[in-house]
Amino acid sequence: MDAIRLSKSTVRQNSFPFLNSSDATVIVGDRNLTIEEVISVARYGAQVRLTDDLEKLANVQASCDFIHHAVESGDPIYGVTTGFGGMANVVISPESAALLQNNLMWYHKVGAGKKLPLADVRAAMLLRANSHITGASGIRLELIKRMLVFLNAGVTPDICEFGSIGASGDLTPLAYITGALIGLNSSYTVDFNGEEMDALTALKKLGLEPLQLLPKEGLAMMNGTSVMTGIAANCVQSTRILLALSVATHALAIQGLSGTNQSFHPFIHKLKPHSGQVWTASQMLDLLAGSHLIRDELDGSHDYRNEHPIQDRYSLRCLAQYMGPIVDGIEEIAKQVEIEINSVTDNPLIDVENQASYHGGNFLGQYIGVGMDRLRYYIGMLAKHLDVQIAYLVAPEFNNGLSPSLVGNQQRRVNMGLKGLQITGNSIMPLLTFYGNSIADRYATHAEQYNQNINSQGFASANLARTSVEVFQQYMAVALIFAVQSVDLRTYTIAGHYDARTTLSPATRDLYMAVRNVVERSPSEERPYIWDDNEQALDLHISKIADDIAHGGEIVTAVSRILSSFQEIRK
Ligand SMILES: N[C@@H](Cc1cccc(F)c1)C(=O)O
Repeated sequence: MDAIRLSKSTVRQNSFPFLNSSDATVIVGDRNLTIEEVISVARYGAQVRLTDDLEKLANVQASCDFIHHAVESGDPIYGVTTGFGGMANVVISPESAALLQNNLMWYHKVGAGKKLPLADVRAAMLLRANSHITGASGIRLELIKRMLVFLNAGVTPDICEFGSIGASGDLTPLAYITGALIGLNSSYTVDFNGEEMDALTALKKLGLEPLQLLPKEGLAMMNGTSVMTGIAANCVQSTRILLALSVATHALAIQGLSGTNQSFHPFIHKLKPHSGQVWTASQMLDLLAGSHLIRDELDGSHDYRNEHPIQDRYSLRCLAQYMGPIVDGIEEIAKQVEIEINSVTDNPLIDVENQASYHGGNFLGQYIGVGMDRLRYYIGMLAKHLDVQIAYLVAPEFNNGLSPSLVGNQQRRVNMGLKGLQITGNSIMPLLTFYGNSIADRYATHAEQYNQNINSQGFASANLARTSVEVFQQYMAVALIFAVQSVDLRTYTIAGHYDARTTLSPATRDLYMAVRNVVERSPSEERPYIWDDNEQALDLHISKIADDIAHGGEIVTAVSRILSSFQEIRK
């Protein structure tokens, strides 16, 4: 199979480019998938293959055989020999059992709104295959394999952003994947390596024939949480990156403010040992070690500082205590998303060993609904803290001797520095805290004749989380501009020149340089990052930095050590 080719220009707005940069192959069915593996397939085009485990593969077939016998003998099984949901009292004859499944795709072709990003749909297909390979769903191997063919060839069904209440899982979004996989009709469309086409044409290009669903297969494909969970996996990974960047940006701001490292002394955190707090404090110690800009007071020293308080204000001094629950919370969400990734989420479920089937509700996306609510809440909290740090940096009353609004050239009296940029930040931060509102607790909906009378809103919650992540990437760009300018100005007060490479801690230098590279402004002794207002269009700098963050560029690489140590804390 040719390497998949989904160039940046062909990727839907707001989605990741598929760089095909991953050489790894992800195997479905051997063991649990991690969020990182899902990302490697969803964003970077890693190839996927099925397990060779013959017992697993035989189980999949055995679940199909179970359904076949049940239909032949007219056994009452929900959604196989009955109608769906609130119409589960309708008896379906063996002759109509296949038609029932194919019809399902028609009456769920009801999506509305924009198309989902490719990375989210790719994650969803991988998760659906991963769920089905367990052999509890009564779906043919051929259909599971087809999802992998689509993934490996870069064929991505179009799914709309509205249509799921996350109750019977993502019925309508998954109907779009299923309809495209089987080529139900030309109204199902796909992105084929950047080219939009109908599903029938896509199947032909892949050398595949349209398929008719067999009993249970429509339900198996559509009853499940795979789309919201795919979105959630992408959001968790992006949020981890933004968390690592937040921590590093705080480390720059502390250096800009000439803060102390004493607040991160292990003695303090040993006495209140929440894991996220301890992790944050130890990260800050690493990030500040060797800095010429901070007050190095790890030995317990503290001197009077004339008009300045002897200890730092809370946004610096309580940083570890503030970040702690956010760090722990994001990792808890990640764990739950990983359980959901490796779950079987349809209904009914087939117990091949005991030749039984059970009616239940694993498709309810409550873990994702609540988890994505919490993720957005934590993103809002991270933004609030950065906003406070920015306000601290620009206020000459508090910033320990930096210029007002971090003006570079104070001789030019018309310079207003980062005053406008602060307002941009202020325009974004409240949105992020607003997105932190929950949706899982709203709207009972009573959908589908009261069958789905409770729901998770997991799909909506995950879509909102994606928005929140994207907005936070813009906000992070703003915060980084402040942080970089502040360390240049602080370097001048301490070393008499503006080149912060010589004064910053070694652990923050990479991030500083990454930002300078991305905005194409090399450090120099003569001038800080921003000198005169009319020398740069800062909106272009924001978009370059945000773009680099969104696409996992140089700025993200600069915090990779923090990112991997964060992932360590769950082990
Ligand atoms: N399968 C759901 C309800 C449902 C309704 C409609 C379509 C469908 F695939 C599923 C249940 O177990 O109650």
